[in-house]
Amino acid sequence: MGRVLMIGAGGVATVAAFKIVQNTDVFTEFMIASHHVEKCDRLVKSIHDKGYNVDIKTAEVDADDVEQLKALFSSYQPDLVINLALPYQDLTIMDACLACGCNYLDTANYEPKDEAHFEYSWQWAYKDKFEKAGLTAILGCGFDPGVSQAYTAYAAKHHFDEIQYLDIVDCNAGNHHKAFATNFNPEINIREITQKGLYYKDGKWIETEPLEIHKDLTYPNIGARDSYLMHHEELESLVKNYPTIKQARFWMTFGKQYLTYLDCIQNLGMSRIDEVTYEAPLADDPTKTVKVNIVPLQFLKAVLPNPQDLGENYDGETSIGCRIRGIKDGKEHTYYIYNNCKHQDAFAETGMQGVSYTTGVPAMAGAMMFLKGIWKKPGVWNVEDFDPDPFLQVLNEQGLPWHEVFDGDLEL
Ligand SMILES: NC(=O)c1ccc[n+]([C@@H]2O[C@H](COP(=O)([O-])OP(=O)(O)OC[C@H]3O[C@@H](n4cnc5c(N)ncnc54)[C@H](O)[C@@H]3O)[C@@H](O)[C@H]2O)c1
Ligand SMILES: N[C@@H](CCCCN[C@@H](CCC(=O)O)C(=O)O)C(=O)O
Repeated sequence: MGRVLMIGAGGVATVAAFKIVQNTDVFTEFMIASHHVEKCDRLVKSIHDKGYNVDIKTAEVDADDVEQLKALFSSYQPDLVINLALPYQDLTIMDACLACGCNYLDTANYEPKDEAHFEYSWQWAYKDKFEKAGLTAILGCGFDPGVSQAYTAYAAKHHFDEIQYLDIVDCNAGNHHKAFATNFNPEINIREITQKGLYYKDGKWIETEPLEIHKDLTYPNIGARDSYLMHHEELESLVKNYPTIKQARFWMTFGKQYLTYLDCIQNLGMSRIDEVTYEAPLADDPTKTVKVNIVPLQFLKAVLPNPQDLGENYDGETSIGCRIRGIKDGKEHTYYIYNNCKHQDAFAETGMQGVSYTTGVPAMAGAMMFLKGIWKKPGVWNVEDFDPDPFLQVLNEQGLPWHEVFDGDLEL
């Protein structure tokens, strides 16, 4: 049905690749390209070792370089490019897609490398260009962003005339038995959670200090967990698309140990994203030194556990969902829609932990929606701009079943 080129071979890409090869009726041709082709080849080997006998091409590309991307896209001619590299590469990959007539999907919005700041304006600015080229770009099709918006769209379509209060709640109650580790790319993750908090209330954005507001929330099959108000990118598009929303917030759980380490990392300057000069010994003559510029957070990434290696000893589960209050037929109702994902189930299927799994499966499902022509319209779109029903059905069938609670206590 379609030829797909996936960029990236990390944790999320590994899960998406496993799901793609389980659906070869839709994904008829498949290439994986990344910074280092050996990493792509290792991923293909792990897929073949699990018994999936699928032909997968691999290639090396620096996704920061539009010319390299254009050369690759022109030779492979994919129908869809799935960007599972880092948010820094979103715009270069979108530029190459426009130049070569390819459609586009990602899971995280663009961030400039030198500024830990995320908002959709950079990618929304491509809307006219994609529209004129007759190409579709689907933004933020992971879990959150991604499924969180499909859940909201599903609530709006089936259960509410008016959504008024939206809380996206993201709990990882897993234990990887490491002192400190992040569950996806450490650089991107630490940039995200050390930013100021932001939420929407009565038409205004309200800023908080990082992780300033928190409260216990109860998660299904898990129990109470301290949950911290953070800024998360999908709030930006959701309040635009559902103007009846009076308040929209995002909450993520963090354990005490995690926060203690995070504090130390920040106080030691290891979360800095500016360059510092370091006098490094020369590899072939350690008596001599050379001045090198390093970014502390990038160095920290090099010494932290690789999120792709956490799966084996990971127990517990994630629980991510939307808690919504609004009006249906003149009466106030509450609604909670969520998925729980066990780290060990994700590991058994893909060798990755639950956070990679909950992101990689929706990326595949969104790509499937595009290739089937269900989510295909020229322009640049967020997930809630499309029909949520077929997408949520695919998630049910592909390892991320969802559950609903009607008129329960939202705690919020
Ligand atoms: N929406 C969500 O729910 C959600 C959740 C978690 C992660 N994410 C996003 O998923 C993406 C992947 O996360 P991950 O944990 O797999 O990261 P990762 O670091 O494990 O993998 C990133 C991959 O991109 C490749 N890459 C990096 N720079 C490149 C370049 N210039 N050219 C080519 N390839 C390059 C790396 O080699 C690596 O294979 C990130 O953008 C992250 O923000 C989204
Ligand atoms: N889906 C999330 C994934 C991050 C989970 C963050 N929670 C922390 C909590 C760690 C702890 O408390 O031990 C994590 O790294 O899992 C996203 O959108 O970013």
